[in-house]
Amino acid sequence: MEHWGIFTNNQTNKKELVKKLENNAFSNIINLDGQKGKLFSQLALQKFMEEEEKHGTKSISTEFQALKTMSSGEQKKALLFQILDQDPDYIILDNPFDNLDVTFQKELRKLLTKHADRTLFIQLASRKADMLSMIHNFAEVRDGQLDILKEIALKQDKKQIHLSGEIPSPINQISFNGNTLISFKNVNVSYGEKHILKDIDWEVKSGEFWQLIGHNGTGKTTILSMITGDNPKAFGQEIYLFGKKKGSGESVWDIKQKIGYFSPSMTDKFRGRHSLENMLISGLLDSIGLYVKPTETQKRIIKNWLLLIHLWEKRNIQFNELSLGEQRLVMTVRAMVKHPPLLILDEPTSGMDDSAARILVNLVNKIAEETQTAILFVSHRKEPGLHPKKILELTKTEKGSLGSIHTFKK
Ligand SMILES: Nc1ncnc2c1ncn2[C@@H]1O[C@H](COP(=O)(O)OP(=O)(O)OP(=O)(O)O)[C@@H](O)[C@H]1O
Repeated sequence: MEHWGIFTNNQTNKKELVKKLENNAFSNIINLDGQKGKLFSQLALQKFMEEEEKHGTKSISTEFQALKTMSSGEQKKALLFQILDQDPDYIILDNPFDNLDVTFQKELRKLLTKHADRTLFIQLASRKADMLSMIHNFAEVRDGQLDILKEIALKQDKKQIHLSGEIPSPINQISFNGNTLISFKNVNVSYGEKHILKDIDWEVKSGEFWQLIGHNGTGKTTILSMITGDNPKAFGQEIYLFGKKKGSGESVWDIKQKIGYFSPSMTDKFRGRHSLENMLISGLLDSIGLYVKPTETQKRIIKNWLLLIHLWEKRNIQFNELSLGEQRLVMTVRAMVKHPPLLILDEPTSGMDDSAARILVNLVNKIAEETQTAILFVSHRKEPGLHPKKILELTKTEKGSLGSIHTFKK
């Protein structure tokens, strides 16, 4: 089989690329005429979830669990097994390793190798290190066309990108009682007979830099939702946020204004026509659009942030015209502009190419070094160059995931 690897970057329009491949628009390079194909991607999962919701069907959901309640890794596994079961002629693998833990990444490589002599793979990859070993033909997307690559360097490019200057100071410091932002005491979560979290004891203090890791389905998102949202599982448990017991009458607003939060799915909220500068200014005002005239101080702060991330020149460009990497960088800055006591970044680098991920990691390290904001970075990848000082690792057991804490000395 002549498998193909296609390098995409953050400017690539994936939907269009997939459509063109399926319509055999690149038949001079990859001929898929008359072949039955399947798409293994986040886009495909989204479609299945919408269909299941609309028509009450169960194309991927099992009798035990609905697709939408599965963790992101579990959803990808379920889609993979459904696709392999149908034995298609070809599979388009769109960043197949995103959202998968290290163990399942290995399993996925093995599974695909087993199918490699009867199924054609077209892998779309934004990270060079991800390319499957059975792929020996490579192309990249340029101006909507495929260009064959004669040679590729499969090693990661280690070039450093420097951010210019210091993290801009906040207008006001957001205060709260004490020095402990999050405190979990003996927290347990179960869905019926299924145990998710077991006796979690955990404290996050001002200025600490944490990474939350754990295999797929160990409960990372569950923990986040107990901090940021109204997960009913949080009530009645010993969870303290910013010095107050969760469920003791604190307002959602009170908690939200102390947390800066970014997860890639949020980028969809900003479909409107906002300039980059206004989008960041609106972050200072807790609104999506900009409805009041900004002050000179607000403008100056945002200018400094934009200079720091090298996007000042693009300040008047619409947010949705930026590359995916630039959008993520801007959303991270937006979550941070007010210097909230706690900054939560939920898989911020998923789907990003190497160089864009590196800038984001540099920015996060810099925030950790120069500010009093505590950071909680959730990611499957050991992100090269990220320097958390503490890790909370969730490990699955029959009785639910246990948490262990690792501390790094400077
Ligand atoms: N409503 C529900 N009913 C049954 N199980 C649920 C429900 N909601 C979540 N779960 C289960 O809880 C477990 C933890 O899910 P969670 O999303 O917190 O994991 P995660 O560590 O974030 O995983 P991933 O790395 O795959 O994103 C999963 O096994 C998931 O299937």
